[in-house]
Amino acid sequence: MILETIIPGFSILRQIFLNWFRFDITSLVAKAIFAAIVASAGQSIVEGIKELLFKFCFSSVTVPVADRLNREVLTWMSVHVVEKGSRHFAAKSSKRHGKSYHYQPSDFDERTPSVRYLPTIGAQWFWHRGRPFLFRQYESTDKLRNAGGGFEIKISCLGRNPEPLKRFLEDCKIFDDKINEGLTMVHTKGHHYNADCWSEPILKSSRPLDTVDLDVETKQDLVNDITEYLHPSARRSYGRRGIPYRRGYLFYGPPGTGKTSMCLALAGHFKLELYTLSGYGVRDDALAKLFATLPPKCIVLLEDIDSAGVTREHMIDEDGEKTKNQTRNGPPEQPPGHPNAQGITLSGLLNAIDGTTSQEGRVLIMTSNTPETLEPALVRPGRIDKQVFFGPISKQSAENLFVRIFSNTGDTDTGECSPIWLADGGLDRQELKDLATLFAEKIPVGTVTPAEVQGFLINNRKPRDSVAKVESWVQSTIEARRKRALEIMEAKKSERVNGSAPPVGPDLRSLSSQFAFPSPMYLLEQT
Ligand SMILES: Nc1ncnc2c1ncn2[C@@H]1O[C@H](COP(=O)(O)OP(=O)(O)OP(=O)(O)O)[C@@H](O)[C@H]1O
Repeated sequence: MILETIIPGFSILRQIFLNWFRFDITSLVAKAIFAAIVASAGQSIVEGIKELLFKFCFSSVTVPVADRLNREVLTWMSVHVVEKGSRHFAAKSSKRHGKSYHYQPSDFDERTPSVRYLPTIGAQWFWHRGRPFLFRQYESTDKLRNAGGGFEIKISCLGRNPEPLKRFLEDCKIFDDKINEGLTMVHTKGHHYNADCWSEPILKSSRPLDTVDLDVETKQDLVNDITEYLHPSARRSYGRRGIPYRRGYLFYGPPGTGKTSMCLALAGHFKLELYTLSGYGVRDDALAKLFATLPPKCIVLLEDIDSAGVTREHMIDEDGEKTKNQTRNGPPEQPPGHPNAQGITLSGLLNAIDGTTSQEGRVLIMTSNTPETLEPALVRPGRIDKQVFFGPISKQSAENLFVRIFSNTGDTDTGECSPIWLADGGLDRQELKDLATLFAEKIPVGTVTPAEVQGFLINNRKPRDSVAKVESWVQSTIEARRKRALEIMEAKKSERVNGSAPPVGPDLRSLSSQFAFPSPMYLLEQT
């Protein structure tokens, strides 16, 4: 009867065995079931005792997926345990995936293999400072925090004192800082399970601040300002005065004048991770989540904020009618279904920047080519505390750039200049300086950007030749720009005639007045 309940159809089976083999299977099946019950209960009891013993004799720490410490532990494990002789491990191609914990400075040397070895899922014992530790990696159940992928880590050590665990984590951090010296971590927008999240960091060589040319006082002022803001006591003093602990900067100027380079250099100088957004194919809720998941100290770069397509949703016109998605700046409205069709709105952006869920402690930098087209609300004090202008190359910057590009130091391990720059047979320091002064004098103020000069020097490679050709190059660059501006102007004019021009166009007059560059819109206004 009981067996019939456990195994439906048992009585029929029993009858078949009785008729065919004259054998009653009841006692055999009952014994088998009893043995299975005892075995499974025994396993649970053993597991329970093991768990209890583990809890009693070991200390443990869990490192969440999205935390920087997670990568630091993996890096330590990779170098100290896996690469020293693990038999079971995961291998990843560091260069292809660009994940930070696979990178090491040697990765930049093309001769070294680009494969990194990492601990695999599961448990692994290792020794640290004379103690046994257990490393375990498993899939996180918190799907929201695990949006960027990866595994949760649990480290345990023998003994009820958690101090060795803390020391281990501290050592992982110190080790990671050491191998990442001279590198800056840059995060961009990534995707995981269809959700927007910050990508795993890509490591970039830190750019020294003195390789970004900017007016000396402006640069010093900017660096001082950020230094004061990042001072350990600053957070508390902001709090005591009831001021949100945030600082925002607007870097503006024409393309190729060093805005992005300065952000990278600042991140390296202050040893902060850089979180950068450009392209803006995100919705308000995703942007808010990205800002909410920033670490407490970092630099956030919103590149080309004027092209973010920020819309003012449901503006009320004079007749009380709702006019949908009026665009003040950025590209024209996208048709429904376009990936940007439901991009960020102005209120969404403002909310992400300083809403209640937005992280405090970050340095926010927005860059723009056309600052006068930005919404006043976006750049008001409190959101943008300082505006820094990046302009065309100055004489001093041109000189610096020339010396930097042709100087004869440190390209190779032997301290020599790389052969690609030696086409002139090498120059001594004074000769180089004199040539640089000559070169800079031949560039009229306000005509070309640092990026253009850099491109010219790199293409030319020969210092003397560059000096000889620079004047004609500047003229042809100005001429090409003027031609392009006239073409755009003609196109705009015909758009106006056909009635397809946007109602409000970017007003570049203020920038044009600071440059010899003729801005297309400026020329258009003049006609
Ligand atoms: N002020 C500068 N000092 C040193 N290098 C510069 C400077 N400006 C531009 N460059 C060089 O020009 C290239 C482009 O610079 P960068 O991307 O920083 O310009 P940008 O102002 O951010 O341009 P965009 O507005 O198009 O984003 C880089 O390789 C950088 O090294």
